[in-house]
Amino acid sequence: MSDKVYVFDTTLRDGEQVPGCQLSTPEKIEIAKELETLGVDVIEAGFPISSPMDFNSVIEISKAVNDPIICALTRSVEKDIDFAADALKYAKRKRIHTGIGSSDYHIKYKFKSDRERILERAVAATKYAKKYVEDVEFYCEDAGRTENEYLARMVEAVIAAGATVVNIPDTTGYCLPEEYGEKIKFLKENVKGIDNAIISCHCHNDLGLATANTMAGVLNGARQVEVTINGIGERAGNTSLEEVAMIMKTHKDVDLHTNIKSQHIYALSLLVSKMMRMPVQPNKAIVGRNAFAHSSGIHQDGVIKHRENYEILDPEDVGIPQSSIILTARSGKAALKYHLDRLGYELEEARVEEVYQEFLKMADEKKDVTDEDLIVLVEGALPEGGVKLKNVQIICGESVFPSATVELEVNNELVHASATGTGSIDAAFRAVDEMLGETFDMDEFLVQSMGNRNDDGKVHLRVKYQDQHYMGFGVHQDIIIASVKAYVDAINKIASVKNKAIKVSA
Ligand SMILES: CC(=O)SCCNC(=O)CCNC(=O)[C@H](O)C(C)(C)COP(=O)(O)OP(=O)(O)OC[C@H]1O[C@@H](n2cnc3c(N)ncnc32)[C@H](O)[C@@H]1OP(=O)(O)O
Ligand SMILES: CC(C)C(=O)C(=O)O
Ligand SMILES: [Mg+2]
Repeated sequence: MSDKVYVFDTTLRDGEQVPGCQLSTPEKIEIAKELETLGVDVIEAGFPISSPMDFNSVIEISKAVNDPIICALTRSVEKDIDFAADALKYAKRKRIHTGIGSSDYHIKYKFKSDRERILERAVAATKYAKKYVEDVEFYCEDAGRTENEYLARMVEAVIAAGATVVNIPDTTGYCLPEEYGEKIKFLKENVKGIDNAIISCHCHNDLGLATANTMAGVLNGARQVEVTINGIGERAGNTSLEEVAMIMKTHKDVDLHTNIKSQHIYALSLLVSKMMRMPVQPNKAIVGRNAFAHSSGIHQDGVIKHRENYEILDPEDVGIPQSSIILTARSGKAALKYHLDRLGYELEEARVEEVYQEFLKMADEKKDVTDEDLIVLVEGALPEGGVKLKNVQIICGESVFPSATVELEVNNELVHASATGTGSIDAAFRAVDEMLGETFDMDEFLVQSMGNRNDDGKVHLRVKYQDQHYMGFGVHQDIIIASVKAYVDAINKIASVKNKAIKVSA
């Protein structure tokens, strides 16, 4: 039987320390419930003394969640611990997470103190928290830069004072994996009573090593990982939950497991990204837009023949319906045929070759080739139902109603409509909706500038239609036009995939 590694999720505490990502109490409750469904063992719900809203969030999460332990963070300060205990009063299972800086940087420059006095404060805080709850986790902040002998003394002292979990944070993301792993091993081998507590890894990603360090920690005896969804957190972020969970699931050889029900990962990643208004980078492991997208011919051919040629994970295992084959100028005929087949075209080899040559010219110019483009390549024109964007005119400013006039070509007929909205993009989308007589729900919208102010802007968005998602992509120097292009692109995909004739509204 493999060893269980406890998953301590701190999306709602360390994750929420990201500027601009603060959540309301109802939003936190929604995420907490999804974390429970995902199977995390501990939810760090907040830092109750920090603000009345955070205090209230911990109370409400405690009421809303049943299985996971609810944890509240404090400094080694009695008042913080009083607040935490009060906020946790409704939790079915509760933990106070207290601690203090242990590195000489923190001791000297933050606390203007010395090692012995800090050790006394650590023990006193642990004992004080123990008066309220049985389960006390102690963090040795900046343990990554703390000398191992002193760290071991602190860990031993807080375990003797009753700590049930000892957290060894690499607060500044400084350690190398080998160094962090050695640190955990050192504690395992040198701390009296270490087996009375669980060692926890809390690693930051300043050098991109958070996941590697966390894994080095568990491989050397730690049995709790402190993680966030999408790896969000202070500065460069924390270790991401999805990465460590999938590493342990994929590498059976490490003989470790978590209780994470991985099929829920993607939905929660989207929820957190949306609520925190924090887009996930496209190449993010496990949950990024491109994590299961193949865009070059050799890879595409390999994946079409046998998915495992280029994928070590099954996308369904993390809740992503399937891998995708993206048509670009680096695609080969296997990828082109795959999409032609999906769209229902059965072409002779010679015709495929012709379409392929035309496709390459288009892909060199357009970067991404859509279903709509393929239909034009094969048929010579858009069939009934296709929409082309012809023109966009915007009025915006401080004291005007944002309004847009959009001209479309629908079934070879030019039509236009005007609308107002909460902003120029919303106004333009409403104008499109008005012409087509339908509103398309959008649940993702990402604008990227390519570099400097003169460059093209790229827009990726996602529209939900009859329980399916359709991606739209647009590129233009003006981001409003890029957005409308992306919207129209998604609508055309719905038309081609659903065989839905798009008509001008009467
Ligand atoms: C690594 C981490 O992520 S730690 C968690 C980070 N999260 C947060 O800081 C969010 C919540 N924090 C807050 O709301 C506020 O900082 C509070 C309520 C905790 C404190 O607010 P203030 O009393 O105004 O203090 P302020 O934030 O200016 O400074 C922090 C104080 O805490 C002290 N402190 C910092 N960490 C600890 C600790 N673990 N134990 C004891 N004291 C600590 C600092 O030395 C400083 O006190 P000093 O001015 O006497 O030296
Ligand atoms: C409060 C502690 C656990 C922390 O977030 C850190 O040290 O990074
Ligand atoms: Mg942290």
